[in-house]
Amino acid sequence: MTTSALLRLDQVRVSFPGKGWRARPTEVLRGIDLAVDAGQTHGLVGESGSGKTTIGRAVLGLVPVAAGAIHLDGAPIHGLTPRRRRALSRDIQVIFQDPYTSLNPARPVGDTLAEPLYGQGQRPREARGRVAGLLERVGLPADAMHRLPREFSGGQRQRIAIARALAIAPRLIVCDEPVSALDLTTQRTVLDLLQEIQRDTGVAYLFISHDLAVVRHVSHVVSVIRHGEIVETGPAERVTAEPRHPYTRRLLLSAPVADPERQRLRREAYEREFAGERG
Ligand SMILES: Nc1ncnc2c1ncn2[C@@H]1O[C@H](COP(=O)(O)OP(=O)(O)OP(=O)(O)O)[C@@H](O)[C@H]1O
Repeated sequence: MTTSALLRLDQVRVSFPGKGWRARPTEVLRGIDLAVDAGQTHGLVGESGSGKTTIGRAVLGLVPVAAGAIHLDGAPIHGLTPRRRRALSRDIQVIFQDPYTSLNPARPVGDTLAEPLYGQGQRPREARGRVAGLLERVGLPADAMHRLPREFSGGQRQRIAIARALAIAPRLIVCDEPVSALDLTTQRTVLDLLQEIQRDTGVAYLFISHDLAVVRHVSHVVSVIRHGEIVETGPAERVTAEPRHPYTRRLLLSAPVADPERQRLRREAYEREFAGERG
């Protein structure tokens, strides 16, 4: 772990209240250390329920951190006031798993993409030009801005979600299972697009997935999480070719499948909260 990391988590702990009046809180993250370097992809892999999404939500300021610290470029980003958190959302964006529900179905794509630009004080003409440029960047025609999300395929919608995340040039994007809902060929093209964008813009990704094959494809560094603890971190090639921890070896053999119901609940929670933050 380098000291100059763009994003850094040190001994981060997160607990959720237990169910029932006598239940004890459950510790979901149990001392997470993790660093994402500028312009790099840090893949986070683990089975369903291991705590991957909770790490993403902690980075986005959506869950309270009970202990430890999260820094972006050396500045603490946990426990911020809502105003400072909104300022932070310019630097950190998120791409969700499900392209079918992460876009507002009633709004033309151009309006969705322009919203964060208006938030930055851009004028309509300027914002329209930027939206056309974003659409071109993700491989969609400029007239896509006039159409509704339902007129696009899953892969195209994920491109729109990527364009939205890029709109205000963030430094870090939390990608939470961004290709899990797509077929294999479309997965590949969307992953290639994310990598191209990284090469062009220097954006960093915290890339969350249950699928080690996907994580290996895009990541520079991989961390393996189990029961709220990182069991192994290292260069993607080393971790996947010569896993040191027995759990990583098991993950490589078992290729776990994400639970669709949990994925849906997680996505809804994210959208609710992050939309609130952005609004
Ligand atoms: N708001 C919450 N309240 C209570 N428990 C929660 C909450 N959010 C998550 N959990 C619990 O925290 C644990 C980790 O959940 P998390 O969603 O981070 O796992 P994950 O690795 O992303 O799994 P998946 O890939 O299935 O989404 C789970 O046991 C989950 O039930």
